[in-house]
Amino acid sequence: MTQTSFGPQLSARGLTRRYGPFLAVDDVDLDLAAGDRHALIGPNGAGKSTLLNLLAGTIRPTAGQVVLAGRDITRTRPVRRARLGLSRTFQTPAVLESLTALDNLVVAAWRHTGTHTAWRPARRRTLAARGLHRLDEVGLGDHAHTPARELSHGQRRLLEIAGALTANPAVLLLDEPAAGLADHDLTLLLDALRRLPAQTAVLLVEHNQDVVTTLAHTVTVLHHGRVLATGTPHAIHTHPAVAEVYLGTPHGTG
Ligand SMILES: Nc1ncnc2c1ncn2[C@@H]1O[C@H](COP(=O)(O)OP(=O)(O)OP(=O)(O)O)[C@@H](O)[C@H]1O
Repeated sequence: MTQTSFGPQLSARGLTRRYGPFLAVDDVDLDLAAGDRHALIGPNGAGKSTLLNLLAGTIRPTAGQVVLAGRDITRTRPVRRARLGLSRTFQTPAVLESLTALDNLVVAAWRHTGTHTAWRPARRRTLAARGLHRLDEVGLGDHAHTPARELSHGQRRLLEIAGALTANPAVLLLDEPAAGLADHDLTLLLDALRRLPAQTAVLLVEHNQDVVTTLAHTVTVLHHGRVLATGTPHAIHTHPAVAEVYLGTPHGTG
């Protein structure tokens, strides 16, 4: 299949994940174009994490297809997807505790490129210079030499996002980046999310309404594994069926 650069960076078609008789994700279509800021919301158990994991490749679909820049990656392993331009973060930040923030990024760059030259001095200097730039971008420039275990929960989130960016991903999947953050850490996160590379297509699973309305251009609501609605944050906010799902009552009567 060929695809122009104007086509979607990431597409899901008929994506389905079954656990026994239970459909966690049910026939989902989704398109992400370059520069998109797309939020995936829905009540607990709606299938958001399962969908994100299907896109990232950590779980395999029962049916359906995932296409990255025109290439079918449905059967491609997560590490390979990352090397093809699809990066992700986890709900619990995956950082190496004993390494400094900067060395975490050097390791992330090594994992993304898959070469074994990262520890050669010249190569390491190049990766470290890029890593410093990434840390600045997410607001962690002053913590380059701080061991990850000394970073706050919010700073670890930022470090993980910086790590995901080392691959210069075409698509970035963020799994509840604001979970457990408050006040200062939340402000830092929002600043970092606003500064994400403009061309990167971003899909974030998020419960925090402020983060969704601040960042997203498009919101998709999942319910019982299916797409209930897709639209602008305003359209979703005023969508009767969405209100019914969240409030348990028809819109305007709850
Ligand atoms: N490995 C599994 N085996 C059986 N059922 C599963 C499995 N993983 C997820 N599920 C079920 O699939 C449904 C969707 O789960 P998922 O974690 O994707 O929802 P979610 O929208 O991310 O929820 P939350 O907002 O609470 O994180 C849930 O009912 C969950 O219990």
